[in-house]
Formats: sequence, structure tokens, C-alpha cells
Amino acid sequence: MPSGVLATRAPAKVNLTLHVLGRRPDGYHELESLVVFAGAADRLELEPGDGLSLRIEGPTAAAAGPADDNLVLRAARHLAERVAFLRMGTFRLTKNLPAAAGIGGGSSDAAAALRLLASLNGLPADDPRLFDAARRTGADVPVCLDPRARMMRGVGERIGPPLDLPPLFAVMVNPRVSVPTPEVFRRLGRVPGDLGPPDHPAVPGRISAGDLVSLLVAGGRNDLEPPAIAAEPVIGTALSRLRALDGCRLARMSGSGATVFGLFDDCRAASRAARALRVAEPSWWVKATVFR
Ligand SMILES: C[C@](O)(CO)[C@H](O)COP(=O)(O)OP(=O)(O)OC[C@H]1O[C@@H](n2ccc(N)nc2=O)[C@H](O)[C@@H]1O
Ligand SMILES: Nc1ncnc2c1ncn2[C@@H]1O[C@H](COP(=O)(O)OP(=O)(O)OP(=O)(O)O)[C@@H](O)[C@H]1O
Repeated sequence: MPSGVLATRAPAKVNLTLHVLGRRPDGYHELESLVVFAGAADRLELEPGDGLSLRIEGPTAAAAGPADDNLVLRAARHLAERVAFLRMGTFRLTKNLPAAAGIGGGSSDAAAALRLLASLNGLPADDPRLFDAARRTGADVPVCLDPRARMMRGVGERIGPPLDLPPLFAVMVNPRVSVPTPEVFRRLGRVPGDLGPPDHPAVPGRISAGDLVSLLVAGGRNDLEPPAIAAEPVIGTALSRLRALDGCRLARMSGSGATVFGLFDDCRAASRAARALRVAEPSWWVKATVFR
């Protein structure tokens, strides 16, 4: 068993598509989503020891709220309820990603905590108790457990096999507004029980970046974009700004927003676009990155 400090990255989750099929009788929404992970990430360390505690630092630490309520601790407690004599310790979270931003920052941190606890306690990555604890922590946590491109269905509990997608060169933009996920779903106005049929295009196991972008443009969408823009019109402005940049092939919102992303042909085009946007909107969070 490891005894030194353990560390892992908690990458941003990006919904390249987000189809809402309808609302289940329990109020949650049934989804189909192609999920990828960005180079942009938080970092989580675990120093094994007595008890369970968390220190948060980094540029977006304040937005993550009080430590006691943090999804890292909530995930650890859910796992401790399922695994007897779970070894824990002190977590140190370096928060770089914007919070309540549609990029699953908290969910990815929670999944990272479960990975570190699994490794400290010698639990196999496919231990069902890890998945159960992830589900209990939040809808986006299961897909973040093994952060690789996949289809996610149901309310996030039906995870497809990893997809071998080409790297996508992207610019992520957060116009510094936060939109609570429940409010965006509420504004969608779906009635419980009205479930439409699945309509997401099949994503081939191997596909070129050009074909993938064409598939996303022709057959994909984010159904939460209109209600999120209604709540925070600046999201619409951020999308228009991205679309107007040289070489932007697709601009779309991730999750329930407010983060939006643009896809570009190569790393240079993405870096150039990010620089231009930072000059035009110095107060926005702008990050050139790669999605995998
Ligand atoms: C929109 C996505 O980000 C897409 O990846 C996720 O579905 C949201 O995942 P999350 O933030 O982990 O969501 P949770 O914290 O579990 O749920 C927050 C709230 O969002 C709403 N919610 C969430 C997921 C879902 N499939 N249907 C919902 O209606 C519910 O009102 C819920 O109370
Ligand atoms: N580790 C964490 N990082 C960020 N926010 C956290 C964390 N733990 C708890 N929170 C709380 O959770 C709320 C949602 O944060 P998070 O960044 O996970 O949202 P999100 O990016 O919209 O997630 P999703 O894409 O899964 O809907 C925040 O308002 C914050 O108060």
C-alpha cells in the first residue's frame, strides 16, 4: 500500500453534445452526451493520515465554496459508507477551473478523490463501490472516474466504452458568470414523463478530426444552450465572439454553461484565437487547450 503523497489531475469535462431526451418521473432529465476531457485541469493530492480533511488553494479556490461542503469530501464520505476501514487523510486541492461553469470542475475533483482513495486502499478501478459512491455524489461524477472520451446516457450513470477520438484543438471561454445547473434544467420547462426517443448520431470508434467536427455540426447540439442564454445573455455573446474568430469550425456551450468552447483545425489557430479573445475581453477566462 502507498504511504507517500498521492496526486492526480482532475481535467475539465466538456460536453461536445448534450441532447436532453426528456424528463423522468423523478424529475431528473434523461440525456445523451458525447463527453471529452480537456488539458485544462485542477490538481488533487492526498497525504495519507488519520481522519479526513481538505485544503483548497489556487486561482479559483474561493468560488468552490466552503471546504466542508466540497464535492471532494462528499465523495470520500460516500465511499467510506461503503468500504469498511477506508484509509483516508488530508486532501489538497489546487483549483484552476471556474466553478459552477458546466465543465464538471467539482465532479472531476470528486472523481479524482475516489481514484486516490482507491489507490491508497488497493481497490480495483472497477470496484462497484467506487461507481456507487460516484453516482451518489453527482450525475457527472461517474463519467469523470476514468476521464476518457465516451458517450454518457441516462442521468449520467450509463457510460459507454472509451472512444479513440482524434485530439481536438479548442479554446474554452467562461464569461465569468455562474449558472446553477438546476436553474438551467428548470428553465428548459420539460414536463415529467415526456421522454423522446434517442436521436444522437453514432460516433464511430475511429474518426478523423474533420469528420468528427462535421458530425458534431450536422447531428449534435446542446439543448441547454437556449435556457442558459436566457438566464445569462452574455453566454450568447461569448458564442458569437468565438464564431467570429478566424478558423473557428464550431462553437457550442458545455453542460449547463456558462463555459463555451470553439474548435479549431490546429494548435496555432487555437492559440491565436485565444490571444485575440483575451485582448477583446480581458475579464473573461480564456484557455487554449486540447480535448481528448
Ligand atoms: C448538465 C450536465 O453537466 C451534463 O454533463 C450534468 O448532467 C449535470 O451534472 P451535475 O452537475 O453533476 O448534476 P447534479 O449535481 O447531480 O444535479 C444538479 C441538479 O441538476 C438537475 N439535473 C441534473 C442531471 C440530470 N440528468 N437531470 C437533471 O435534472 C437536477 O435538478 C439536479 O438537482
Ligand atoms: N471541488 C469543487 N469545485 C468547484 N465547485 C465545487 C466543488 N465542490 C463543491 N462545489 C460547489 O458545487 C457547485 C457546482 O460546481 P461545479 O464546478 O462542479 O459545477 P459545474 O461545472 O456546472 O458542473 P457540471 O458540469 O457537473 O454541472 C459550485 O457552485 C460550488 O459551490
